Amino acid sequence: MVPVVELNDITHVYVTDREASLAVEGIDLSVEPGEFISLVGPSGCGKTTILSVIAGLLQPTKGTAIVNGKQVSGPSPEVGYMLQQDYLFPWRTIMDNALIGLELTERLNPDSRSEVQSLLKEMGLGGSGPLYPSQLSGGMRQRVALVRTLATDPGLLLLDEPFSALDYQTKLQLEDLIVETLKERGKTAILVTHDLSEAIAMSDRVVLLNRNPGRIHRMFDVPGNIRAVQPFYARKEPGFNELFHEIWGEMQRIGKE
Ligand SMILES: Nc1ncnc2c1ncn2[C@@H]1O[C@H](COP(=O)(O)OP(=O)(O)OP(=O)(O)O)[C@@H](O)[C@H]1O
Repeated sequence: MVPVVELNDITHVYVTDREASLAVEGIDLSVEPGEFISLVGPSGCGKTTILSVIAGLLQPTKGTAIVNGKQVSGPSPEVGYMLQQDYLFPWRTIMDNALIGLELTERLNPDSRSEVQSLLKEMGLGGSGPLYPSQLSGGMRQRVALVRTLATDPGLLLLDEPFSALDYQTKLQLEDLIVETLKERGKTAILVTHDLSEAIAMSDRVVLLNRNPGRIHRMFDVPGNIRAVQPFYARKEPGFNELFHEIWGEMQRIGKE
């Protein structure tokens, strides 16, 4: 199987007026079709830098990033990006916000509205099309952001802390919704999160990074029984706490290095 993502020896140095800082070094990572992986690690270890390289928003100083067999040279409609903030335009209706990715990539067609309407319905937002973002709760707005991302049908989704601005209950609901939606569609996903329990509950594999500079410290496969159930129930599965403590212990060690 051709991996969806292949990072080969990625190193990135941010150069500012005053200094050059080595953010990540020697990152080798391969993500298989349909796989859901999480990147975890201390603040500043380069998680967002890695996503930006995969998204084609950042040209790495060294190394190559390959997505769907092609070297990344800029943003591509094959890759969807979902962020902590929903970035909905307040002056556009929910329907028009959800259509924006198709509009920008010049792929609007006569069926687009009804396709987006079915996606909104699937996310429990069937009646929200004519409303404006200010009329929706934070969780609803983040679901609209998911619809907007899915509307362009990217094979790979990059999720950069998409739940961190939400209350705990909404976050748990969205975790389930996203995993279910992506699994059903056979999408590949890379999640960046500070919440280790969320990483284990949602993923097939957890990638732990260390910092100064950011390197891959260790990868952890999530056992099948945990992956087989929704994230909410995953937390109650045998082996979940053991894996949590194992990764947590490594994180503590990294923090002291
Ligand atoms: N535009 C930039 N210019 C200079 N340095 C940067 C820039 N963006 C990130 N950095 C630095 O690169 C390193 C990695 O940053 P990055 O945001 O990728 O880490 P992160 O793991 O996503 O952090 P966090 O968990 O806090 O969101 C940090 O030391 C950060 O200060």
